[in-house]
Amino acid sequence: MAGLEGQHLGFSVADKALLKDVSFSAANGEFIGLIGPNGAGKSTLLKCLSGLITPSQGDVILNQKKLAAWPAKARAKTLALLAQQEAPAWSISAEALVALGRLPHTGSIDAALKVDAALIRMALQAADVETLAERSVDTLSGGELRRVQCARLFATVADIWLADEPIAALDPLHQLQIMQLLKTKSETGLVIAALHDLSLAARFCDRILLLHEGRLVADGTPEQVLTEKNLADVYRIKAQITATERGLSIVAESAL
Ligand SMILES: Nc1ncnc2c1ncn2[C@@H]1O[C@H](COP(=O)(O)OP(=O)(O)OP(=O)(O)O)[C@@H](O)[C@H]1O
Repeated sequence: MAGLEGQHLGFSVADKALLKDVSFSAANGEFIGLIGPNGAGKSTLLKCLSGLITPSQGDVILNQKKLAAWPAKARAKTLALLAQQEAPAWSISAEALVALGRLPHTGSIDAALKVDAALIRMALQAADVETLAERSVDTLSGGELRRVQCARLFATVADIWLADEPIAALDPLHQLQIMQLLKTKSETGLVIAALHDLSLAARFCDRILLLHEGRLVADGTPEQVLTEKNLADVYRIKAQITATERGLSIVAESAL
């Protein structure tokens, strides 16, 4: 059973602490929304959890073993990160970018395109970018590129997906589609996604982690975490929170 744990995680740059004593544990079957205002530390936490950066304090535990002790390839097969900013470094096709998600398994894009063609096609379909497969990624719109990057994440088929603002650039239809896909993934795996849309987080996620100034200040169900008080204290907004049959609807009414 896949599981990911943060034990007293801290991360500092120079003298500035970006993460402070963050602890939680998560397992297969959970779709966790990681929320908090700009600069709260969401991306920093996801980078620590994925091994992209090494925490200054504490440990990340992946499947009962310290993340640092995992061989890189085995780790990449188990856990995949969709980073917040993934500007394509060179002109490759959308299909080749998705094939990058198979690198831990195949070792090269060309091999992935041959061996994993069906899987790559499925990932492109899931993100509704199949018609863009041949396009060079540097010609795509912001939302199209993000969906291709989501397809790369899907193609990894890793047990654990960490996604940093997967839907921020997407139109409402594709936001719903990608959130549903992440939800479906979490039925057998673990998904942690940094999100700014609080209503979609409330509707799709089972659990919410609220970060504020580098600290984990709330961890619970959407109803437990997305309260008027928490939104006032952390986001400095007066929010109208309405219970609907599809979960909480949250509207930022005014600044406090
Ligand atoms: N290398 C760095 N040097 C100095 N400060 C940094 C560095 N990296 C991140 N920070 C700061 O750390 C804080 C947390 O950044 P982080 O990207 O984790 O926030 P976030 O919650 O993901 O924000 P957003 O919602 O805006 O994406 C921010 O104030 C950011 O400016």
